[in-house]
Amino acid sequence: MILKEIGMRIGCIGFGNMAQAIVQGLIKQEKIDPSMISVCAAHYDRCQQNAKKYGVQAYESSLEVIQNSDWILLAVKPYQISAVLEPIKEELVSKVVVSIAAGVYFEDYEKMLVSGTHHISSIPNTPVMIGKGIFVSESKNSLDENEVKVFEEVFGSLGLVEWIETSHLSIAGTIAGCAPAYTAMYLEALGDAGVKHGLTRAQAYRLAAQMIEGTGSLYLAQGQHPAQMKDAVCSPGGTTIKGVASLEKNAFRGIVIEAIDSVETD
Ligand SMILES: NC(=O)C1=CN([C@@H]2O[C@H](COP(=O)(O)OP(=O)(O)OC[C@H]3O[C@@H](n4cnc5c(N)ncnc54)[C@H](O)[C@@H]3O)[C@@H](O)[C@H]2O)C=CC1
Ligand SMILES: O=C(O)[C@@H]1CCC=N1
Repeated sequence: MILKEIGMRIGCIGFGNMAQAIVQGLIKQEKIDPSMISVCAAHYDRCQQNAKKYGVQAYESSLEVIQNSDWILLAVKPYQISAVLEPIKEELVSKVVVSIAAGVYFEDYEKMLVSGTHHISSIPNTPVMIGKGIFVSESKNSLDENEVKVFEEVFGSLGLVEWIETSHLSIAGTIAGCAPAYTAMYLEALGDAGVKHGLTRAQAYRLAAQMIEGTGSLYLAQGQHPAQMKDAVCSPGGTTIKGVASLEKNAFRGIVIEAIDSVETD
């Protein structure tokens, strides 16, 4: 389904890191023509500059974005949602609202939007920009059957659409949405280690990044238990097990779990 063919226009209220990642992904996957995307942000000048990069249309107000769109991507910070919606909620009744704000879910929108508005909460991650992302999507939503199909097809072109019960959205969103930052730190650390031992930085990052992608892909392809994947790399008396022992000594898995806990108990 190409949005151009069904005449679907997308509007972004907020055009920061995440909205740009999604727009970039949709254009790259040739799901939509840039001319069918409208955007607005807090600072019109900056928004215009960013819009130019993708060939999309920048507007000064969210009202203009809504008037020129069928589906609205709500992409401001979670604490701004309520103030942003209040003056425009009547205009959203005939649209489909897709929220990507972490921590703002179905019941919150039922209070903020006009009753009957079609809306869904979904937490994406930055790899959506290259079609390898995730949309952690709330099972409870008010889209009709056809809109759910469109949602899955359009956003599924940017990666995995994973349907999640409301009570587990937070932890799912943390693993999918926050952990790219932790994985980037791991990538950086492997890069530093490579440089320390004589690799160029570019080479070290390339090796580490391909290794991370390959390991994730191998899991998805085979579904082997991660411990088995680890064991398959550790030959008796070999080199890998020495690093495993060092990571265990420094509580590698414990600090990862603690990092996730610190987000979840915020
Ligand atoms: N960055 C990420 O990896 C992820 C972000 N999210 C969610 O995406 C949303 C946006 O996050 P980012 O793009 O990272 O933030 P950001 O700070 O890069 O972008 C926020 C955008 O909102 C705009 N904005 C602020 N006030 C506005 C207003 N009154 N009207 C219109 N636009 C306004 C800003 O100008 C900016 O373009 C957040 O709710 C966040 O929870 C969700 C998952 C991952
Ligand atoms: O931390 C943040 O602001 C966003 C929410 C989910 C991922 N990043």
